[in-house]
Amino acid sequence: MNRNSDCDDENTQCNGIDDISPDQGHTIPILKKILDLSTKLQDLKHRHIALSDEVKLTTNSFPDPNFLKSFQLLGSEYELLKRKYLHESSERMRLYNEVIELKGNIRVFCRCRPLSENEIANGTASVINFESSHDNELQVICSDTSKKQFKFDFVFKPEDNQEVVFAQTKPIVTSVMDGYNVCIFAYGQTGTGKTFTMEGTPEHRGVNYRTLDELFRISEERRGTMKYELLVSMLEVYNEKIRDLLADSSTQPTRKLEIKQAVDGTHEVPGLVEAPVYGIEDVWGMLKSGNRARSVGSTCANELSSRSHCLLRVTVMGENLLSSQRTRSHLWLVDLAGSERVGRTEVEGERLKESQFINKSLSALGDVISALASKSAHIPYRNSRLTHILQSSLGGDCKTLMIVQVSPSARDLGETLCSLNFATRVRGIESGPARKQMDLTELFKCKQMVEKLKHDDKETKKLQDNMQTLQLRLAAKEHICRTLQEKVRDLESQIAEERKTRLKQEGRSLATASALVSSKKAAVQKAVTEKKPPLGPSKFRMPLRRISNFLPSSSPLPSKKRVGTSSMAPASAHGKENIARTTSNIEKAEGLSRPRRRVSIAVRAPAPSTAQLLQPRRRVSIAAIRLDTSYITTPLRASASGFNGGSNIMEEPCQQSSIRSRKARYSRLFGPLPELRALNENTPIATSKFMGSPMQADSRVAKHPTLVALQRKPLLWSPLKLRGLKNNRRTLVLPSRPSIEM
Ligand SMILES: Nc1ncnc2c1ncn2[C@@H]1O[C@H](COP(=O)(O)OP(=O)(O)OP(=O)(O)O)[C@@H](O)[C@H]1O
Repeated sequence: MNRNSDCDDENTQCNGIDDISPDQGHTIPILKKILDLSTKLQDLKHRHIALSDEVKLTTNSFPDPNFLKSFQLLGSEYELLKRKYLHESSERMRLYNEVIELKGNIRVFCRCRPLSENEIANGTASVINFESSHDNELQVICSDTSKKQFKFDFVFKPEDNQEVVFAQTKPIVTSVMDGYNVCIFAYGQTGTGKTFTMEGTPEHRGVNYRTLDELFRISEERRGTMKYELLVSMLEVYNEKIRDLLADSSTQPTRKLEIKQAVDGTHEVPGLVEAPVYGIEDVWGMLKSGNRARSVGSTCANELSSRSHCLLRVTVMGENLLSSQRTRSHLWLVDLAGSERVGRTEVEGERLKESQFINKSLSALGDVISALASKSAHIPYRNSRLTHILQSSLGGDCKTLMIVQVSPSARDLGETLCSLNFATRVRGIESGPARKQMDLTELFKCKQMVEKLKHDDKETKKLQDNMQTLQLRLAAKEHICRTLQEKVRDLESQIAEERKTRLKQEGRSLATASALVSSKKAAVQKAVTEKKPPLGPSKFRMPLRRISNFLPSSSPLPSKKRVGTSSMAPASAHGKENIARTTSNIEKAEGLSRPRRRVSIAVRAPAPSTAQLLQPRRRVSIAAIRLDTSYITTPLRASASGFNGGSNIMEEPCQQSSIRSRKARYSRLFGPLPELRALNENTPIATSKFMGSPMQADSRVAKHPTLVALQRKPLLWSPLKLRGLKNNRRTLVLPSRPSIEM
């Protein structure tokens, strides 16, 4: 369509050129073209919008429910397959281990090196026949007539290269990735290719390098389900001493290393360098530096003879990402020093000493193998450093592979036979099933953590219990506190009420008393004015002649009430005692001296004058109490009876008759007049008011009213004063100012 329109445009253009003038012929077609192009642009814009809408619709319709469903199904299928894969791989591992166990956890391979150039040049014949090697057998031609047959788990011919050797070794070494301890050691006469098999050369890498390469490959392969960490250590046992081959001897002195048994039962060498490796490049560099540090020397059998046992240890720490199961296993790759006949190798001096140590340790290894083979109760692992360090990886629950190296040379026949016999013994060992090595360090840590958690839980529970108890106690105390506060508030309001009431009562009492006093005064004044002259000064005072009682018939506070009030004195021990004593004494005195009397005496002065008449008249209150004479203490006998004051009057009973007679005399002298007696009998006065007076004891004795009046010690009766007494914790009976009113 566009093409047509373009053609149309072109036609139009052609036509236009024909119709218009030469001046307009350039402008109009261009304008037309611009218009056409604008229209086309508009069309294109519309189409773009339409297409964009279409695309939008497609994008929005992308999360189709069916698609989502299928996506979810695929996800669940993936999970299922993953689980199945894990199950299958674990099953494969189990079956694989079963096969290894059926084959025997201690396996023996035999490898024969090729004849060296020198041997070939010397025309040395091979004494080993490999015709039946396909059956893992070899024949040693001892002589023309005798051949000795040996059978191993695998026999490598001289032409078998390193790859073939590792292909057979690989299934065992890779068990370390499944958590099994593995030990591979090369054993044989010196110069038979042990180092060549284990270490190899850069061109012909040995078991060590290939094993680590394989471990890294497996680690990468199991990346989704397992997480591995590889640590490498390298040490040598030289003359029964352990030497760290990875330690930097240039910066730090060579440390003496010892074998220790760890908590989890494994044998460790504390202080040994454990270098983490993350790739084969790291391993190769490490192996090279370790091998450089190794003790080597030249013997007539081998130019670069290993004079020590070299041990490469690979620690594999695995964690199953699905089950979180952790494993920690060791792979020992051991290149033993060569067994040699001292006489034959013609060594002496330091080399001889080295050879003796080497032979001794190899002999110890032979003893351990023999003990394991014969299932002896005691395995002499500790007879040498070599067997001691390999204790966890030799026999028992680990996988062991021995590669016995032999020489095909007729000159080495004797050593070859020795090595093959030894290897045969090793192969005869029936070990139990290998056991997966769980990471016991982690387990131990977990156990410790569990124990700590349990302990912490207990402590937390205890603390929680304590806290709850304390909270309960606190709540109870708060409750008590609130109750007490409420009580205090109630008591305060009660006290305030009582105070008000008392003030009112006091006010009323005072009013009553003042009214009485004023009326009494008026009466007395009247009586005195009518009958008696006013009292003169004391020195001119005449003896009393007449006594009149102007006290009201009833006291504002009855005596019983006052006694009761006194019992409300403060409850101190001393106060209580005093009050009790006083009360009992008062009761006793009341019983003896009833009726109580109070006498008011008005005395007129002897020389009445006009001025004296205007003087205030004096009133004297006299108390006469009938008391048991035995309780009386007079001033005269106060010293004899230990008189100390009013409060002690009744404490010492008077028992002596002489004192009684004196008392009778005093009674006659100071006894009240007969007319006063009559008055006293009708005057109800509180006995307690006069308690403590030395003359109050007996009404019969109180003969002299003036003396009685002067020695009277009145009691306070005002409620206010009583309250004051109460507050001051004073006894009810108190010596006070004489109530003689002037
Ligand atoms: N399978 C083999 N193929 C080729 N060369 C070999 C093989 N085995 C050993 N050799 C060679 O034999 C020589 C001695 O080998 P090697 O040093 O490994 O013996 P060794 O048992 O470790 O001796 P020593 O116990 O004295 O250390 C080396 O030069 C090595 O290259």
